Amino acid sequence: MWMKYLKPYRKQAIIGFLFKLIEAFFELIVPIVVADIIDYGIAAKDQQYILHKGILLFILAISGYSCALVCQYFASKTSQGFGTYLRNDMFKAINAYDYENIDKIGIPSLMTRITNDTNQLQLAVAMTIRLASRSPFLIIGSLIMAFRINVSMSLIFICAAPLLALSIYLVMSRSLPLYLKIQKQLDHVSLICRENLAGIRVIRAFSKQNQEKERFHQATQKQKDMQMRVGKLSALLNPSTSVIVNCAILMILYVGSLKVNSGTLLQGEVIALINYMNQILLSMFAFANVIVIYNKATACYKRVKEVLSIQPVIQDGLQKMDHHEGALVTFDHVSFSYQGSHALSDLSFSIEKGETVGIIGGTGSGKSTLVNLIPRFYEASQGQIYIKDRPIQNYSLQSLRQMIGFVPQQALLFTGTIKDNICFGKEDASDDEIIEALNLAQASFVKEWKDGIYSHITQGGHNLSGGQKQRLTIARALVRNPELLILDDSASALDFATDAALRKAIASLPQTTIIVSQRVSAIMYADKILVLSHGELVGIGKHDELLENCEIYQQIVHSQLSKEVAS
Ligand SMILES: Nc1ncnc2c1ncn2[C@@H]1O[C@H](COP(=O)(O)OP(=O)(O)OP(=O)(O)O)[C@@H](O)[C@H]1O
Repeated sequence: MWMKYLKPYRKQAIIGFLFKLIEAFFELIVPIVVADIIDYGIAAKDQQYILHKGILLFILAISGYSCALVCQYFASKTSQGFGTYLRNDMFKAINAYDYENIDKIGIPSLMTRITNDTNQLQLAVAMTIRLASRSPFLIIGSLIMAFRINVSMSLIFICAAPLLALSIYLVMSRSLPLYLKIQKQLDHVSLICRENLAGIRVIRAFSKQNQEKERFHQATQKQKDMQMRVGKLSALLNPSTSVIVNCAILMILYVGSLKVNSGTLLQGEVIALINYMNQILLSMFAFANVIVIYNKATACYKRVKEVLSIQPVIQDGLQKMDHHEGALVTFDHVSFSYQGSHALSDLSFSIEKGETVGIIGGTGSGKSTLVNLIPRFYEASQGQIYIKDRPIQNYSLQSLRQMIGFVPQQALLFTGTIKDNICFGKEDASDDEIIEALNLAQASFVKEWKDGIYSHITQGGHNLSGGQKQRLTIARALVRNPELLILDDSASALDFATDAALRKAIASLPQTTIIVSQRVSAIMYADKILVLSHGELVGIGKHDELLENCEIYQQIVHSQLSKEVAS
């Protein structure tokens, strides 16, 4: 998977990688030049030699710095490009999800995956270019340089390097699992944060601020404790590696001084060996850092991969919607379950073109589930749905959804103007068409506003009342003049007078309409009423017929309407 997203940036990645190696190469030369200054320049008091070597050091520093900058530039280009490509692909994949896929992972988790997890992978790519090759190169290079300076002195390196690696490994192997736990805990903290911000009104309405503060405090406290544990473990790293490095330096000084006295080693070479020892230590630290980043990235990689690998259950058809007389929607022994949890059983009915159909039933009886099957938000588990006498799967999703004006239960609007939101239903809707849809949806309140249809809607439509939001979502569906209008309990926040006016306006339209409602008054004049109870169709017919022969309908009616209205 990685390679697909890195492929367009292969050149940049290789350039960054090579420049980092060149920089590391310059770094390896520096101790040798310093050694030469001490052994030949200072020893012989040759100022010219010192100046030349000084200039060489300066050039090495500038070149190293330039190489680091070039590497940084290309590493950023690669990692940012990789991240953008990956995020776009994830966004595309999520957009193709059906409702079942979204239910499976959950929206908060999808958000963390597309933001935090991709950032972590982006960081891993940048670090691979910047550090993954540099550190081993410097460690091996320093060992070779020590070997070149003096074979017997390099034995000190050969003993010290594995000890250093071992102490880093011991600390890392204990702290790495904690890093992963911290990552998970961070997810939990952001989940609480998100829930609190989204539900701030509910929390205040129920005076739950103190409980929520406590919940947040507990989550952050747990995270702090884990961070402290990792901190304590990491704190062990410095003393242990310092002891090893300083012992090695002492050995270099002791054995080196003996060799200097016997004339087999120069003073500058001793300094170079000490520098190489320090370089090994720093490179090992950097490498350990890369391993931490890799481990975090591995966890994120799995989560990102899952998002990309999920295949929508609902497959697109090819057929376009055409003109057809007769039944518009037919349910033939349709059943549906949410991941094993049964919601609808064996529904059979049909809706003729131009009919107004009401769906009523208690809470959780399956009304929304039923209407969600028509635009194929979910796929029926058993049975077959026909649209215009053809299996629903034959139609392209675009064509199927284009013929439906769907008003969901939850009135959701987007940031932008009222016009932007209404045009969601029909991209090229003119101002007149928008105003007509608003009038039909009883949303003429917009006309009284200073900016009319250009009035701004804040995020989530928070500057509107529940009823206003509902009417705008109805207008959004009406503007496309759909063949089938589905209103899923979408007038629940309207007062009775507005609700009645809305029903009257919708009844005057020629299209087929499905009205889901808990209110009998909203559906009693429908051509056909479907009564649901526990996912079963327990009654079908007109208001009067159902009053005669459907016990559940009778109960609903008697619990809501006065005797005069019901009879
Ligand atoms: N996304 C989902 N995942 C799992 N179960 C679900 C999901 N949506 C609904 N259900 C379950 O399916 C059943 C039918 O729910 P549905 O929303 O269709 O009922 P409803 O009649 O529209 O209810 P209401 O009038 O309260 O909106 C309920 O038991 C509900 O818990």
